[in-house]
Amino acid sequence: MKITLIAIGKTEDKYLIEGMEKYLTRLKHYINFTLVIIPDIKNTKNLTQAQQKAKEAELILKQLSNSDTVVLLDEKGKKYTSVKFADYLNKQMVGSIQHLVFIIGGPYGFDQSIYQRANGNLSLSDMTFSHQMVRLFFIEQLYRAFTILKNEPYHHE
Ligand SMILES: C[S@@+](CC[C@H](N)C(=O)[O-])C[C@H]1O[C@@H](n2cnc3c(N)ncnc32)[C@H](O)[C@@H]1O
Repeated sequence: MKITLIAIGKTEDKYLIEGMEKYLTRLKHYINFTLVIIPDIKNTKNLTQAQQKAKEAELILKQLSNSDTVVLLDEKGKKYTSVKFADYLNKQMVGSIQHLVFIIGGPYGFDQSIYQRANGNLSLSDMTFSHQMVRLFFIEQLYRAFTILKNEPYHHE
């Protein structure tokens, strides 16, 4: 199985870039993982939030194949403990899933077309994080999940 994370907009904040690099380097020892950054939509001042989400959705949908299993990062989504999330990933790996794609929405969330395409959703918290921060938190949780599956001493309950 391979995992892709799709996010919108290049990260400019150094602290996020450094954090992501740290966990991406670690994660690559466990899984074929790709981070796809969709460029920010230009001239958003002339767009409504709905129009911006629709444009982001077009770009997101272009990245997906019919056979992909798509999970949206969404604060209203399903909540897991880190151990349960590790179990979830393990089930996907031993099942027939070839490509698991997680998607982080843009600054205003997802267009309806993305909700319609999704196979599942995942909440990291009831709180709302910035679309930039979520990528770091999620990559750390993915790394944590693989250390749990390998029984490595990173996660402490
Ligand atoms: C600033 S939030 C958008 C909030 C927007 N009000 C909405 O309804 O989705 C940007 C993106 O970050 C992600 N996100 C933010 N907080 C999250 C959380 N607690 N759990 C999972 N994803 C989250 C989601 O993908 C969301 O689309």
